[in-house]
Amino acid sequence: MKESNKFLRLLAKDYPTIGATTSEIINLEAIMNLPKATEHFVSDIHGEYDAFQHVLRNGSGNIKEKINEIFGDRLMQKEKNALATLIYYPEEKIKLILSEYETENEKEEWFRMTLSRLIEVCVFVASKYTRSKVRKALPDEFAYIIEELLFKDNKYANKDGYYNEIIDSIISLERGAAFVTAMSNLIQRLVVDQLHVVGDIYDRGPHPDKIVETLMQHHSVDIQWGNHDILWMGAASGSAVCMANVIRIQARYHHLDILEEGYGITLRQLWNFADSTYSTETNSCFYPKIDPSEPKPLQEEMIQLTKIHQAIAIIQFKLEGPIIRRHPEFHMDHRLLLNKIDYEKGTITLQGETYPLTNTSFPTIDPIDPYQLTPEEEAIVEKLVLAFKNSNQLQKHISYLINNGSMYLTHNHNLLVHGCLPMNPDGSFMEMDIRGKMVSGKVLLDKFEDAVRKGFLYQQRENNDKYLDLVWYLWTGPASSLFGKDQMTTFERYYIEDKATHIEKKNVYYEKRNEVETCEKILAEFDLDPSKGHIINGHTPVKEKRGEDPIKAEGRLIVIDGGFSKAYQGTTGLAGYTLLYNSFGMVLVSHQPFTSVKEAIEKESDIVSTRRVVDRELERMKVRDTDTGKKLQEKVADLKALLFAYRNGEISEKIYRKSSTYL
Ligand SMILES: O=P(O)(O)OC[C@H]1O[C@](O)(COP(=O)(O)O)[C@@H](O)[C@@H]1O
Ligand SMILES: [Mn+2]
Repeated sequence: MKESNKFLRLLAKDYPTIGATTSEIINLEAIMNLPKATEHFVSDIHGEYDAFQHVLRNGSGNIKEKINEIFGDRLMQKEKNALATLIYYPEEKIKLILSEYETENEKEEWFRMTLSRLIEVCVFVASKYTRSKVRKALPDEFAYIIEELLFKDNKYANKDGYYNEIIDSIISLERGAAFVTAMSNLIQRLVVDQLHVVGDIYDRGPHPDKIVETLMQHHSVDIQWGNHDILWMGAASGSAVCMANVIRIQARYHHLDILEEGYGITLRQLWNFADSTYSTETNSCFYPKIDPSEPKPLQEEMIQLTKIHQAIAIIQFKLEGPIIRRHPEFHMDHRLLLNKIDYEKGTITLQGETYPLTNTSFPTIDPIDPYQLTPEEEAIVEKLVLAFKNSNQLQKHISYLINNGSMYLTHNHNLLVHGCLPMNPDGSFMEMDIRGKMVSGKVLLDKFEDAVRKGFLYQQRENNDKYLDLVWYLWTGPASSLFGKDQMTTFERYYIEDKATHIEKKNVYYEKRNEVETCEKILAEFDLDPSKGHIINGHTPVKEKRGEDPIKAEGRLIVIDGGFSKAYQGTTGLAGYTLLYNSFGMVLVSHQPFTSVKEAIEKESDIVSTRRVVDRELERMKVRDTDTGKKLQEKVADLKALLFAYRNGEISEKIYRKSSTYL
C-alpha cells in the first residue's frame, strides 16, 4: 500500500464518510477565519505575586478596554471601574458591595443589574472563539446556564422572559455570588488566550512558589526560563553550587521562609553552623535587603540572617572553584577569587590592583587550599542537596517549569528569549565548546536546553555533574543566553567598596539589538520571517526614567523587563511592562507600582498607566495567520486529499446502516 494511502486510511477512521469529511473542512475553515486570539507576555516577576496576580486578572488593562468598548457612555466611569474591579476580584468585591446594602431587595437588584452587565461582557469576549472552545472553558456548575445565556438568539419571542427567569432563580436559590464569581472568572479566562512568561519567576520577591501554583492553574502558559529560574532548577536537580546561590539570595532578601515553609526544606543545621562560626562584627555587607514596606526584623533576627548569609556566600564561592577548574572551556578563570586574597593583610589583588576587603573574617578558609569545604560545611551541603531533591513541593514546581518551559520559544512569528543571543563584536554568534564541539546561535541554545532537561531527569545518576555544571554556567557564564554579561561580580559587591570592580559588562548583543539588521539576522537563525517577526526579551530592566526605550530596532525587538521587582523600581521608575498581541497588533503596557490587593479592591484603582502601539496590523490578523492556523491548513489539505480519495473510489466510505430486521 502506498504510504499516502496508509495515512489517508488512518484519517478515514475519524472521518468515515464524505459528509463527515466535508463538515470538518467547513468547521476548520470557519475557525481559521476567526480573529487571532490574544497573547499576553510578562517577564521578570521575581516573586511579586500580588502585582502579578493583578496584571493577570486585569489582562494588562484588556478587561477595562473591553468594558469601555461595550458600555461607552451608557455607564459612568465610576460604574465601569466598579465592574472591572468586580471581574478582577469577584469574591472580595461581592462581599464588600453586599455589606453596603441593607435590604434583601437592594441586594437582589444589584445582582440582577450586575449579572446582565457581566453577560454582556462575556458575550463580547466570547465572540472571538468557537462555541466548542467557549464550552470547554465553562465552569462545571453553571456550564449549561451560561451557554444558554451566551448564545441566546432572538428566535423565540418569549426568550427574554426565559433569561430573566434563569437569573431570578439563580438569585432566589442564593447562588448569585457563586454565579457572579464564575462569570468573572470566565471573562478573565477568555480575555487572554495564551500567557507567555519570559523568565525570572524566582528570587528577590516574597512568593515565587505561589506564582508557580497560579501558573499551574492557568489554562494555557508557556515559560521561557530565566537565569533565576535556572538556578532553582539546578538546585532541584542536585547542583550544590546552584543550591548555595538560591539560599544566598533568599538570605539576602530575607525570604528564607520560602525554603523552610514553602518548600519544607530545613535549614536548621546551616543556622546553627552560621551562628557558631561567624561573628557579628564588620558584617554590614551581609545585612539582608529588607523591603521597606515590610516590618523590620528584630535586632537578634538581623544578626542571625547576616550570619547565615555570610556562611552560605562563602560556601558558594568555595563550590565555584572546582567547577571553573574542571571546565577550561567555560573561560571563567577570572572568577577564581578566593586564591587572590591575602588572608593576613585582608586584601585582594585583581588585575594588578590591590583592594582592601570590607570584611576579613574567613574562619572556614584554609589559605593554602581556599576552595576546600570544611567537614562541617561538606556535611551541611550534602544534607541540603538531599533536602532539595526530596522536597515534593519543589520537585512538583520544577517539573512544571521543565515540562512547560524552554530556553526560547518561537511562536506566531516571534522569538521569545529571556536574555540574549550571545554575540561577538563583529555581529557573529558567540561560539562555545560543548563537549568538544564548537556551537553557536540556535544550536547552542538547543544544547543548553538539552543539558537542563537531562540534569533534571538524571538527578539520581552518579555523574550528573556534566549536565549540572552547564546548568550553573547558564546562571553566570559569559556565553549564557540567560545571563549575557562578562562576569557576575557577586564577590566584589560584598567585599570591595570600589564600585569599578562591580561592573558587569553586558554582551555586545545588548547594543546590537537596537539595529534592525541584527534582529533580522537573529529571526532568520530561528527560521522566522524577518519581515514579520519580533524578538521579545526580559532580563535587563529598562530604565525608562533615564530615557531608555523598551521598543528597539524600529519595533523589531521589545524588552519587557520594567521591574515587577520592588528592589528594581527605583532604577526603572515603573512597576513592569507587559505586552499584548491581539488581532490588531502589538501593544506595550507599562504599569505603575502596585500597592496592595486591599487598595485595588476598595479604591478600584488600576495600575495600568500607558499603552503604546508597537505594531498595527494592516489587516486584522486571523487564526489562519498563526501557528495554529498553519497546522489547521495542513489538516484541511489532508482532509481534502481524503475527500478526493473517497470521490475517485480509492477509499470507500463506511456508512453504517441500521439493521432492518427485527429481532
Ligand atoms: O540586585 P542584587 O541582588 O544585588 O543582584 C545583582 C545580581 O543580579 C544580576 O543582575 C542577575 O539578576 P537579573 O537576571 O535579575 O539581572 C547579576 O548580574 C547581578 O550580579
Ligand atoms: Mn534575568
